[in-house]
Amino acid sequence: MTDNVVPLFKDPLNTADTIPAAAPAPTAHDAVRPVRVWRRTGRGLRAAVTSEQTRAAARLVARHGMYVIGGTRITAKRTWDGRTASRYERMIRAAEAGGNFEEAKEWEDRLTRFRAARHHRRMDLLKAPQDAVKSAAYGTGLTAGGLLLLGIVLAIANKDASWILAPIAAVIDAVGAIVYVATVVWGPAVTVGPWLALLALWGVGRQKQTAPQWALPAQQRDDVGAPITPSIVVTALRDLGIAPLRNAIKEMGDVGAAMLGPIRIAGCGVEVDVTLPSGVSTAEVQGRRRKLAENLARHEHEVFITLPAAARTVRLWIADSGALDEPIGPSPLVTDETMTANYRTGKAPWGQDLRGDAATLSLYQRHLLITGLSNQGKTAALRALALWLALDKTVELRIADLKGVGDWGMFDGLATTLIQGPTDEHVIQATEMVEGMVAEMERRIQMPPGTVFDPLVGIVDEAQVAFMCPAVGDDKRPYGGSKATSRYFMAVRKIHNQGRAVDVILEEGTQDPTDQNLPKLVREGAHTRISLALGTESQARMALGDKAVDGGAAPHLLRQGLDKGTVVVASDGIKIPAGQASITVRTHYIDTDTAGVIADRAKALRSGIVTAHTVPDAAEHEPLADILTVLGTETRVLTQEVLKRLAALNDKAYGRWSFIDLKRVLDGTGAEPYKSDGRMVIGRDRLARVLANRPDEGSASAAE
Ligand SMILES: Nc1ncnc2c1ncn2[C@@H]1O[C@H](COP(=O)(O)OP(=O)(O)OP(=O)(O)O)[C@@H](O)[C@H]1O
Repeated sequence: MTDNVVPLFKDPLNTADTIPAAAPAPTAHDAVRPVRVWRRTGRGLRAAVTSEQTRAAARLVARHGMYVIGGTRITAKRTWDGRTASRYERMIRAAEAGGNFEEAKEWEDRLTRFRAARHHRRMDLLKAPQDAVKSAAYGTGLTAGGLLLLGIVLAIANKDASWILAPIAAVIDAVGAIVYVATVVWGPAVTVGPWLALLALWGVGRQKQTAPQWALPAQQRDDVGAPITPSIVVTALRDLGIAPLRNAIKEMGDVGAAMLGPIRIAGCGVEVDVTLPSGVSTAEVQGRRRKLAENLARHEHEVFITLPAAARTVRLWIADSGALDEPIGPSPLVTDETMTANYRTGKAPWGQDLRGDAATLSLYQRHLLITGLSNQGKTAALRALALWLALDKTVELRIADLKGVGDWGMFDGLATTLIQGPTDEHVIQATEMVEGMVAEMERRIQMPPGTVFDPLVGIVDEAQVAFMCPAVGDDKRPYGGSKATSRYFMAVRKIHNQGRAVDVILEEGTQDPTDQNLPKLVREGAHTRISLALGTESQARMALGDKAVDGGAAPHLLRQGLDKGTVVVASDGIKIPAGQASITVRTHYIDTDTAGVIADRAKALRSGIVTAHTVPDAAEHEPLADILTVLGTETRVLTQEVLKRLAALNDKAYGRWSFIDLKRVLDGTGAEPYKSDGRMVIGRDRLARVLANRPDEGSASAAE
């Protein structure tokens, strides 16, 4: 068979030759199947319809179309409102829906007056045709007569009778000219007029932004951070999902904004009071904070809902978008190097409230509790207050930091006691420190009424470690827990109950509160309650109390990790807007190094402070050595001051000492108290000599 002959039948004899050894793999070309025309057309159409240009064009057409439609609607409504009583009726409905019956009555009076005036106008209109005919007849007669008279005067003046009709002819010519001009202008006016009217309607619609959001250009469509206007607030409230509120706002129509007070600039946001219609509770609005924030194109943390004094009113504070994430400036404690403090009359500069005003906190005779999740800035916030207190040299600080990573290290040489560490041993020392404060408190309480005491402020950071401590003392009393035998708990309770009046104050910082690590009685014993970001509302209630949370305090809505240093405060020591139960403060951050600089300034204001790093055992002490220690570097120190410093050094041993005890241990040593400038003092050099020459006899008890 030649090459150009195609066999129609398989050659049965030569099958092996015709069957290829292996079938060739199908090529890519073989796999491509032709695409049907209708499918290709469909794809093309879809691409064209969904392309960004097409969508932009559709939006453009819809937008400008809606401006015209909206403008027409608004103009028609205005005209209708101007001619009918509908405006008055709408205002009455709005006032009634808002529960403002006084205002409703006022509008009703206005409506009655409007109807009476309209009735008069209509009655006048009935007589109008006769009046018009009469007026026209009089007018024509008078005008013709006048013109004729003018013509006669002109004829006499010109001595020419043809002047008599000249004025009338001139008027007829003028009317002719006007008619001529009108016929010329009419054609183009009829053509252009409707377009001008359309332009005017479009202008009204554009001004009032009647196009829907989706039809706006991309940059205007992104309404995140858009300025807050009454209509945005009213729409946000309407769409909250509270049926009575939605219905009332619908009833009110355009005048829903009557519910709002003026929108005021308040710090990095705006503030507006909303008087809710009857049937809507403030709690319902508070419970929908997230939805309200979303409706206002804000994040939840950027909207705060509080309850001012006025009934049925919520106060909304709405941050400028992103403004809360901007840092606030440095603390005045850092910038003002000359700053000193006054525990009694002063207020610690602490941060800024949301309105951007300085937030200052009085610590005078108020026990304080600050809680928050871990790493939210609790220690920094508490330490900032302690640093301010340290700038009042009359304040004695005793500090136990039960974390002990050096956050409070700068108080070495400033606080009279500084315990740093997380172990049971540290808890035992912290407990003894607080018990020492109790002893001092009881001593003060027994002093004659009216005695003025220097403030004694105890600070326990990470106090939850103390409450959770499993250690039990020799007397079988546990250090931790919240039983009547729990030592830390009972000491704290005693100070909470009686310390305030004698200026023995306790400030505690705790983490992630629970009923176990922060017992109820301890929470409620604090006058100033502060919370950083927390996990749940029930924790917020533990931290700040039910009253504050019911009044809108929401530390559980602060963002963990993002709102570091932002605190919600319930206290009468800080200025809280009338009617509110709490205030949100963004605290200034003072880092550990800067805190060291401020602490150095505080140390320079004081002298001779010796910090005890453990609470000494009353049984083991050496009075002469201790006196030398508390004299510090000063040449001589008043005996009264020595007694005070001794009590601070070892309250158990020296807390009840008087001048007699001091004299007793120094008598016969050669370092007895002596008079200097008329006051009893103890000289450092004399005592140092006594101790240097004394044979080493170990420690002695005060009782010896
Ligand atoms: N006011 C503030 N502003 C901004 N950032 C802050 C502020 N306060 C604290 N921070 C940041 O938070 C971090 C943790 O602060 P801090 O140690 O005070 O938290 P804490 O709540 O005490 O932590 P922990 O519970 O673990 O002891 C700081 O290192 C700092 O970066």
